Amino acid sequence: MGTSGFSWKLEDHPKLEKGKVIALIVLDGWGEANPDQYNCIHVAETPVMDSLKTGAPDRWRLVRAHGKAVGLPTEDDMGNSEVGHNALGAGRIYAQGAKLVDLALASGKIYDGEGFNYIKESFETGTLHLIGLLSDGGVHSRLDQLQLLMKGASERGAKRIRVHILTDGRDVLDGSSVGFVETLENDLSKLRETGVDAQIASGGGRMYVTMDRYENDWSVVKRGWDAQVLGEAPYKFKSALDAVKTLRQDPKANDQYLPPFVIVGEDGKAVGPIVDGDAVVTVNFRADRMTMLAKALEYENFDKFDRVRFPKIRYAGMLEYDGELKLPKRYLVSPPEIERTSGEYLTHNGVRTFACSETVKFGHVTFFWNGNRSGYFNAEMEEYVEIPSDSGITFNEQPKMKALEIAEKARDAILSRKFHQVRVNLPNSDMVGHTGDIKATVVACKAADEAVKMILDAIEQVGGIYVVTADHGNAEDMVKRNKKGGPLLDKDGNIQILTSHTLQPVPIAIGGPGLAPGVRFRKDVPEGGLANVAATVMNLHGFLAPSDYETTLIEVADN
Ligand SMILES: O=C(O)[C@@H](CO)OP(=O)(O)O
Ligand SMILES: [Mn+2]
Ligand SMILES: [Mn+2]
Repeated sequence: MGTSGFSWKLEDHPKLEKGKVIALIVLDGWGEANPDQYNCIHVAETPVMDSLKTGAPDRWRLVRAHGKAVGLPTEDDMGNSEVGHNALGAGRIYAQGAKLVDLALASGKIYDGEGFNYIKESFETGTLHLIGLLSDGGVHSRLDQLQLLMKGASERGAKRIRVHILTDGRDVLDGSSVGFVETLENDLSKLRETGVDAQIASGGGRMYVTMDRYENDWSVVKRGWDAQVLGEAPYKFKSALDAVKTLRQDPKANDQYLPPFVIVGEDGKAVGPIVDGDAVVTVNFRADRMTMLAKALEYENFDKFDRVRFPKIRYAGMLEYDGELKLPKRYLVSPPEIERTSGEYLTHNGVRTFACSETVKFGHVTFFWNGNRSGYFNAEMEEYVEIPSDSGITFNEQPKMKALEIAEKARDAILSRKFHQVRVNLPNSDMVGHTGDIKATVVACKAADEAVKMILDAIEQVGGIYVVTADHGNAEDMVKRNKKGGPLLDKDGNIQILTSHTLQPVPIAIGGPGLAPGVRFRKDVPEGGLANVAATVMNLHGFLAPSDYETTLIEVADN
């Protein structure tokens, strides 16, 4: 499209009216799978979601939420919130973080870029620190990318490398940290054979060390800082393998929450604190759980915790984590440029929007939804409300989370009639699903269903429309499966709990008294995915989507 003729004005939908109140509900981590005892959505009492499925077959369907449908490298990549909400809001499929990094590494372009050339200046006299999630989950980072980067950097002059690992257990099986550390140790020892001084320097579980998000709990980042930068932690080990194995012996231990540790040498001193003159790369491609650390590493003025020491380093992110804040200033791979999102269009076309979730998912319905952009498009047309999440607990302790509070805010926004779109994310099925606690996840799914009910009741009162969907699967499958689909057992005969997202499709349901008769899902978009939702919602607001958007899922039958 030429920029000269560009206009934000959307064409009118030939059949659908403007001005309806639309509730747009995203159930986080709510996929569709065979009903069995490990499908918490099936086990839970979810009368509202059930009735949407069975009550109006023309107005309920499944959409794809993983792999290529959301811009990920392969069909084996499970969906996640970032790519899911990007697709929902942008209405088009963008090559996403993981894929962009793959391409840059494969072509070698990553090493020609400004970011790499900047950190390279430290290689002669300083250490290269690589900080990130250690797994092949592919949601925030990938082991193979770390391996390629270590190799590439050492071939280009890095003489001293320190890796600061964050164990996963959330996007991969709990307990898999041991294997990943073994693999990494093996790579590092090969690098040492080539004369590079390469070691793991520190570690900790991702949910307890470093990878907090949306400023929920800065103490998480501080624990990481102390280990990575200051070389201080409650646990000291000679080797990372020893660390992970020993810390996992605590019966309550799991990979997501391992306490911070540092690796020390024979002299008892930390082998890899970050000091003046060093280079640092945060190797996660995904933004939400790296932004806080990026701020701590980059901001001169910083008051979130006492950094004690603020080393003068050359720092780059794997990607840019926040385009609006320009954070970090340097990065190895350029982010997808997501422009002209549905939110921006609708704002230009008079659609007033309210968006709400609790802290852990607030950025999902705002920042990710809006193409990785912070803030309002037009503060007079939009209101975003964040409900503080519980902090310092794992969510199986409070599986209802803030679902009710989110629903109340949405209800009030709907009844106020001030907004045309009321958009929420209900986090329960995802956040509790990640804990692997099946009982609690059942409670979580029920709570989300009750929240949906409250919002649909409000839509009923104002004669509005609802769109209920999800961003990817999670709670609908809580076990690792064998090829036949049965649960996989570990060597002690226990089922292997699946804490991660899944490859399952997600439901989308439309309805409400404001929905014009005759509106139904088309039959000719069988491969429809999350990116088709934006055009659908634009139609329901009375507009046609821009021509380069993925096609709408609905049609209006004449009757
Ligand atoms: O918690 C997270 O960071 C991811 C899983 O790694 O979940 P989601 O994509 O649903 O935010
Ligand atoms: Mn999600
Ligand atoms: Mn999740």
